[in-house]
Amino acid sequence: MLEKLKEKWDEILLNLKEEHEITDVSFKTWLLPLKVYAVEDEKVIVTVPDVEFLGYIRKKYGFLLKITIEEVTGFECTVDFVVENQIQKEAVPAPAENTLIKNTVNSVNQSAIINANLNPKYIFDTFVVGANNNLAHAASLAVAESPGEIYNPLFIYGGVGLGKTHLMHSIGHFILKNNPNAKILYVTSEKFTNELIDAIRNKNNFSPTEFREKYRTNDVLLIDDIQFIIGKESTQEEFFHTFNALYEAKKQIIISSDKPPKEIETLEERLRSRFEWGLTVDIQSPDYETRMAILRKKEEMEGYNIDNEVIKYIATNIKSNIRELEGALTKIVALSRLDNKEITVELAEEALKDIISPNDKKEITPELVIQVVADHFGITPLDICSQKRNKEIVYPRQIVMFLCRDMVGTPLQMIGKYLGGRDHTTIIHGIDKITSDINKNESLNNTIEILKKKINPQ
Ligand SMILES: Nc1ncnc2c1ncn2[C@@H]1O[C@H](COP(=O)(O)OP(=O)(O)OP(=O)(O)O)[C@@H](O)[C@H]1O
Repeated sequence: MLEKLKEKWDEILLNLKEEHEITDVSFKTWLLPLKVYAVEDEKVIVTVPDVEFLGYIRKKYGFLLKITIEEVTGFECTVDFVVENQIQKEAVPAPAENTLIKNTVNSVNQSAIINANLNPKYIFDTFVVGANNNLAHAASLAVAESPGEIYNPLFIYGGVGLGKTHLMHSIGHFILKNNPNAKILYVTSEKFTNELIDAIRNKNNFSPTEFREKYRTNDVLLIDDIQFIIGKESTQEEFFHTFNALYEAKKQIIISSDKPPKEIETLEERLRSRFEWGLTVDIQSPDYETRMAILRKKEEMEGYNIDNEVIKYIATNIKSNIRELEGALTKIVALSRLDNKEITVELAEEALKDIISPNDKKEITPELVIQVVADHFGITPLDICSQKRNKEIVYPRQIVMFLCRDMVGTPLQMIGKYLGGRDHTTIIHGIDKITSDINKNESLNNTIEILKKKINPQ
C-alpha cells in the first residue's frame, strides 16, 4: 500500500486542493511539504516539516486527507502526522512544486477591500518566505484560514520595514476571498488614537458610540504598530475594551509591534497579558538568499529586467530593512531612466552612495524623510516630489517640508530642490502651515510624533 500511496501522492494532494478549494498559498505552505512516510495497519503516517504547526495541520487537514486518500485509492484508513526530523526518515522525493500549483483566481469585491483599508499589493502571493519570517508567515496563514479559532490574538513583532504590515494585509485579503461578507478592518494604532480623539470631541459628527460601533463590530480587527499607543492612557483604556468585546465574541484580533509584549514598557499589565493569550511570532532581518528572492520578486512585479550582479550588489549592501531594499531598487531604476543609462553595478553604486555608508550608520536624509512620509500616507515618493496639487498629496508634502527642516536642518532651497524644484517661499509656507496646525490639532501632533519615531527609531 505504501508504494501505491507514494505513487498516487501528487494526485491525492491535487484532488484535495481542487475539491476543497484550497488556495495556492495554503497548498504550498501546508500540503506540498507533506510526505507519506509509512502505512501501519490501517493508519497512513504522513510527515510534516516543523513541529510548530503539527497540531494545526492535523486539525485542519487530517480529515480532508483521509477522505481524499479513500477517494483516490479506495483504501479506508486513518491519517496521522509525525514531524520529519523526529523520525529515522527514508528519503522520499519532494514533489515538483510548480507543476502541482495551479492558479485559482477568485474575485473579491473591490469596495470590500477599500472598506477594510487593505493595500491590494500586500497579499500572500507577493510575500517571499524565508528563514527570517517562515513562522510568522505560517501563523498568519493559519489565522487567515481559521479566523477567531486558533491563535487569538495573533501578535506579530519585528524591526522596521520587515513585512509585518504586509502579512497583516495578506490575512485580510485571504479572509475576504474566502468570505466576502466578513467585516474586516485594518488600522494603524495612530488612526485608532486620532479617531478616538475626534470621537471624544464629537468632531466631524463622529460620536463615541459611532467609534465603538466602528471598532467593536468587526469579524477581524488588524491593528498595526501598537507601540504607538504606549503612554496614551485613554487610548489604552479604549483599546482594552475593544479587545475584550471582540475577543469575547470570538472575533479575530491581529496586532503588530516593534517589540514582543513583555518588552513594551509602560504597557498596562492587563493589556500585556491579553496580548500573550494567543500566539506571538517574530520577523527577523532577512538573510542574503531571502533578500535576493525579494528583489527578484519585486523585479518581476514591476516588470524590470536587471542584471544579476546588480541584484547581488543591492542584496549584499542593504541588509536590515526590506523597505530600504525595495527603495534601493526603485532608486536605481529611476536614475537609469532619468539619465538614460543602462543599469550596471557602477550606476547602482552611484545611485546608492548616500544609502550605503561605509560603517553602515543610518543617516537621516531628506530622502529618508520623503520615503517614510510617503509610506505612512500610502502614496509614493514620486507623488510627493510631483507637481500634483490634490489634498492627499499636498499635506504629506508639507509635512516633509516641516520634518526636513525640523529633523535634518535642510536649507529651504535644498528642500525645494528635493521636492521637485519648488521655490523657497512655497517651502516657508508649507513649514508655517504645519507649525501652526500642530498647535491646534492634536491628531496632527500625534502623527508628527509617530513619523519622527519612524524616521529616527532610537
Ligand atoms: N517577505 C517579503 N516579501 C516581499 N516583500 C516584503 C517582504 N517583507 C517586507 N516586504 C516589503 O517591504 C516593505 C515594508 O514592509 P512592511 O511595511 O510590511 O514592514 P513593517 O514591518 O510593517 O514596517 P513598520 O514597522 O515600519 O511598519 C513593503 O513594501 C513590503 O511589501
